[in-house]
Amino acid sequence: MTGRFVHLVRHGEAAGGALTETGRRQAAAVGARMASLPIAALHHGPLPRAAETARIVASHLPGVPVRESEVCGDYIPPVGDPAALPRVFRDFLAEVTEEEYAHGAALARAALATFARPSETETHDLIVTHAFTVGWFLRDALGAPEPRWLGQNASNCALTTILYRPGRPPALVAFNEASHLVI
Ligand SMILES: O=C(O)[C@@H](CO)OP(=O)(O)O
Repeated sequence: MTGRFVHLVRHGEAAGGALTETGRRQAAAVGARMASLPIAALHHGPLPRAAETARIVASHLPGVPVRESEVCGDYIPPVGDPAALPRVFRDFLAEVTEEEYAHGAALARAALATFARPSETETHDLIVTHAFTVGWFLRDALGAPEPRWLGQNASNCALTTILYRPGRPPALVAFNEASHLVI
């Protein structure tokens, strides 16, 4: 099928910033799953839990370029008016500063500008990232209001795939798909 497939993977289970043994196994499992696809490049966020997951995934993808990118990192995507959010999210975001909102919104929009683009040919981009970023791509693909990334919690090393084709809205191929983690 033609189009750009964007495969989003939340990093493996982590504790104290680094992957746990389970997290490393999860990363290996999703790496093995992606090995059958013609991945153009593996992009990952700069934090150690994403970078370590990406290193393990990359070991299953010989020849695939690996690129660290801030837009694939962990940040607060746009929430609209924070005061209008449900109480549970207002409380969760209570400590977020104006600067953090602005920085996160810029990165979130840059992430979509970079990856959420149709392709005339079959292309596969793999992004190792964080829960909020997966939720942000999901809410964009569904045309949901900006704050709807909140609460869409992908599991560690589960796979979310979105297909971008010319002249069509994005198609959600998979969300939080984890069959590769069942061992
Ligand atoms: O801190 C969190 O809850 C999420 C936010 O994206 O990050 P992570 O996927 O790193 O757990």
